[in-house]
Amino acid sequence: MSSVWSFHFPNMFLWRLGQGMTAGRSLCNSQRIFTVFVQVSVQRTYASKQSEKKKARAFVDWRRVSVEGGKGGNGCSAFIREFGRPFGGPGGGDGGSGGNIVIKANKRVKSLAKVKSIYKAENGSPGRNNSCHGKNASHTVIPVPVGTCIKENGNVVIDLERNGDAVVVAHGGLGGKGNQFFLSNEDKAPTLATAGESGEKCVLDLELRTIAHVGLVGFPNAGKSTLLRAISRAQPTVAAYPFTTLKPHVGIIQYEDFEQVAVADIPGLIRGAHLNKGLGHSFLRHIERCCFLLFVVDLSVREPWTQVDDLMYELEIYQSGLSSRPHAAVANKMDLPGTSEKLTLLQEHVDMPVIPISAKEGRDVGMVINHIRELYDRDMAQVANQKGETENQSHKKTVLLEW
Ligand SMILES: Nc1nc2c(ncn2[C@@H]2O[C@H](COP(=O)(O)OP(=O)(O)OP(=O)(O)O)[C@@H](O)[C@H]2O)c(=O)[nH]1
Ligand SMILES: [Mg+2]
Repeated sequence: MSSVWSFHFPNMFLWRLGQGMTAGRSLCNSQRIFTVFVQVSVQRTYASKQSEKKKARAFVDWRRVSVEGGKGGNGCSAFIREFGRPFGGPGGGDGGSGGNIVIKANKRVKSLAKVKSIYKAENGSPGRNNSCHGKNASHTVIPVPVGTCIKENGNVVIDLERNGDAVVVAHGGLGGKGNQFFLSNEDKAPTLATAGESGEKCVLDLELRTIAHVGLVGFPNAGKSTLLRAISRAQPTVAAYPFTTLKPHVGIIQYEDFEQVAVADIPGLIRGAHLNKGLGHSFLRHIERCCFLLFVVDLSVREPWTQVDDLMYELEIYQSGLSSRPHAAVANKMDLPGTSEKLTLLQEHVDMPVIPISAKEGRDVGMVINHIRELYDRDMAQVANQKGETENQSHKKTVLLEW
């Protein structure tokens, strides 16, 4: 606030000065534009300097929502009474349909913070006399981030994996029928009109799982955020205390052939994370979507290989098979003294490729980038193979059917 006041003062001052000047008006306007520009930039700087804690508070990755489709409008019971048509027959229109509730993935939405806990779609309008049908209600769209998984009673309903993916989670009720609908040879003057149906109702759990090819997994302070900063343009906060990162950050590695690989910096895990120790296991959810994992190990601790064992254990407890995704270890902080011996011991203890680097100095981070590309290409080739196989199989099936 103080910054805003300090920029107002010269503005006022110049305005007074401009009163007595011939060119006062134009000076004043340009000064005002300048002030607005400065205020905006001050606010922007303030926003970018927000603490990780505040950013994390605004980041919500789980929400329970109650959704209800709109009720259909009631049908109308009325008779046409016009000049020259005193008994014009039934003329009650149908009610309009209630609105649906739609959940849609939008790449501009970054968290579930703005998702409300209750949604009720609009009701359809009732039918009217003179055969007027009620208006259908418009649908209610809930924008969610790409990567949102929708669950009902613990079962996955749908995964919104791409921008624009949408699903109707609660249909609106149909409108009721007006009495003109019931006109028949047997009944020329029906008075019956039906009420609109109620909309569907359900309670859903929305879970956001970060979509990235690579997940940086490691103990707090291992240097995951420093590594992400070194290999991409992402700017997660780095500090010398544990649990600096409180929400996942995604950075993109740009390769020379324009291929892009997304890397996620996951908040630090510790032994017992599955028992809700540290930041708990809620962030393990974000690892589920990663195709391969990089275990970032701090070589400055006494027995760094225990970190790898603990991380593998936590992943396996959370979801069996998670620890057997393609992985490698990144031995960080190689610039510190006494780390070369620990690196040899680490290589002996673990059964995976180990890449020694110093993320802080940017030493050998290129090796990490290359290794990520290798894993990525291997994964792509595998996916292409699987696709080819399924296409072959479907071709075989069609051939069999023709035969
Ligand atoms: N000497 C040295 N220090 C490093 C290196 N990489 C990271 N650090 C330091 O280690 C500390 C923690 O780094 P971060 O990148 O915040 O660690 P993190 O794994 O993201 O930690 P959390 O967010 O708490 O999980 C910071 O003080 C870094 O400067 C390195 O290669 N060498
Ligand atoms: Mg961090």
